[in-house]
Amino acid sequence: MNADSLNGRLLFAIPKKGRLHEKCLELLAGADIQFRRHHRLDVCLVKNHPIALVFLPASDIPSFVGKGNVDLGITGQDVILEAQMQEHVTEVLKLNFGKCALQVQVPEAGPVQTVEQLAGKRVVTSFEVLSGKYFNKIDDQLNLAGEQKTKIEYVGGSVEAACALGLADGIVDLVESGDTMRAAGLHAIATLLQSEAVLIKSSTPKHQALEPVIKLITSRIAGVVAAGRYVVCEYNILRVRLHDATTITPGRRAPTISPLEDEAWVAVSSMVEKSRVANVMDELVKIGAEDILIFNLDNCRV
Ligand SMILES: Nc1ncnc2c1ncn2[C@@H]1O[C@H](COP(=O)(O)OP(=O)(O)OP(=O)(O)O)[C@@H](O)[C@H]1O
Ligand SMILES: O=P(O)(O)OC[C@H]1O[C@H](OP(=O)(O)OP(=O)(O)O)[C@H](O)[C@@H]1O
Repeated sequence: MNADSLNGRLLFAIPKKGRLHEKCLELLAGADIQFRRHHRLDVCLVKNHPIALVFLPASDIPSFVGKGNVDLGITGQDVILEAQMQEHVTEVLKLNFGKCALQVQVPEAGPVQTVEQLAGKRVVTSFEVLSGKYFNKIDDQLNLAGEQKTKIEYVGGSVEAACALGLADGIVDLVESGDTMRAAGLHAIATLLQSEAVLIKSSTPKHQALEPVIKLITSRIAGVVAAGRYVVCEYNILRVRLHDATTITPGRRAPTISPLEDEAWVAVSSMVEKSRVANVMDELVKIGAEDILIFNLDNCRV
């Protein structure tokens, strides 16, 4: 492959490893973006679209997109803010994975239990920009200046080990399940931000001609994301209870209602958010719904 083979192609940055990588590959497959990545090659051509995929560290993607070196990318909201690229990239779509919180953590049984007590001490993190801004504010509130200010130290990984190793009094790190934090004997005392994976594009795109490809890819990815968020719920209900039923399952626009051979009954079909489905089924049973079926979606456009 040479630079010419990339001409006219949309460059789409994908995390090359780590927490977001597998999910991104699933999204690409769901959106029928076909490619074969050769061993160790970080750029590959998409077979069925004028796109080249560029595999990069998640933390580098905000600046590549923000500076217009690539046109589209997937990364975490946390690393966009850490790279200070929020003004230079446009969030096109939230992707409903990579959800985590950036939190201040301290040893559970230690002397430091509030951020005010931690201020002025040593904090280890991979997010030195965001942690620096956060503790600067606290230092200012507490009138800490010069040598008294919080010492922020960068490490590239395994942040949670820093307190046990005697390198830090507290850390700032990502938390999802909390397993890593608890295993290290830490607990959270403050949250800097919540984050999830997002599709981003440059706020000042260099290639306007690629806008239709960006639109197409966005719409396909949005379909895959929505399919993961919703299920289809179908059930039978007495016609006289239809009003109650459609209050429970209003659907996105409106539920589909079909007559049954038995005129006293109707069948209802409606999209329901996955996270609500157990409650919705309980409510439907209470009003006498029968034959309640839930179907997963492979893909959709809604
Ligand atoms: N435990 C987690 N649960 C959900 N999402 C996470 C989690 N940890 C990280 N993320 C998200 O994935 C992104 C990449 O984190 P990860 O730890 O996989 O980085 P990495 O690829 O190993 O690091 P780098 O590429 O910077 O060397 C984070 O910026 C965050 O948005
Ligand atoms: O709350 P949890 O579900 O335990 O997830 C949190 C962990 O996930 C991330 O690290 P990751 O495992 O991706 O590896 P890293 O430390 O090498 O970045 C993060 O830095 C935490 O260590």
